[in-house]
Amino acid sequence: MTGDQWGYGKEDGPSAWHINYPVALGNRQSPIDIVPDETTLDRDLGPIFLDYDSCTSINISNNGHSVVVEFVDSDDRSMIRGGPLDNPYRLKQFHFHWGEKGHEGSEHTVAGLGYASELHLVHWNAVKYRSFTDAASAPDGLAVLGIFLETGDDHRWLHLITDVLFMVKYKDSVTDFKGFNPKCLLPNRLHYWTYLGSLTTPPLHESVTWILLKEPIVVSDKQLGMFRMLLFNGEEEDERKKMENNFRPPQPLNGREVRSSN
Ligand SMILES: CC#CCOc1ccc(CNS(N)(=O)=O)cc1
Ligand SMILES: [Zn+2]
Repeated sequence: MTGDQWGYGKEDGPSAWHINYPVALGNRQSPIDIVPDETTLDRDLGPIFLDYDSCTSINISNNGHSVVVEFVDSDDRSMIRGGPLDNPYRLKQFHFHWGEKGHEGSEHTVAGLGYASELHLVHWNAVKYRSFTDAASAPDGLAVLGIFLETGDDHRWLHLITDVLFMVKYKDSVTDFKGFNPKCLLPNRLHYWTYLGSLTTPPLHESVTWILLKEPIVVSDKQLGMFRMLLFNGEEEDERKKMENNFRPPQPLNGREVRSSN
């Protein structure tokens, strides 16, 4: 298993990542199980602000691990600020993690329970660091906003993404995706939990301030099923591996504090 040859299977999955990425055994790894009764209500935690500009989305792609929407990150048009963050952070990309059936698929769990999926909006600290890559290996370099997805009615805007998934069925496929504002994927209330953790995929850098919204968004089984038509493999490969269960299980808390906004 070298370079980007990690996955979610038996041989190359989360339990083997530590071989090429020893930080997998570090003390601030993500995701974690959030136990609401054991979180600390911090009245000094202010609200988060999401100022996204629909002109910054670029494309949507299949990177062999998830489906990713990339954004222009050469300016401050799409930002997250406030909450636990000392600086505003620039939106770089968002992607999803999901399962094969409704009760699991998220990465973070709440009191031991998983959601069907989890959306991650990845931002980097462009005040302190010159590039995403530099920020990604710094302890205060990244801020990832996590949003849980539960199944129920159709989500009125998710079809903008599911309608184009057929264009990125195979690993390394990419297509234009302009004019999309991820604000349409937010729940009504922005109450959150926050803690210091890591990327949940290799390189697993311990550089993430996690901000997890308490309120899930609702999407239909049918919409979520569209994600499962994606494949882990490239078009040229013989084996067809459905992209599903692309989530890392919860990691040791190691005494970390999880704070609650309210
Ligand atoms: C350094 C580096 C790099 C590659 O960039 C990323 C971006 C997002 C992710 C996904 N991590 S997660 N699931 O914690 O948001 C991993 C690597
Ligand atoms: Zn993620």
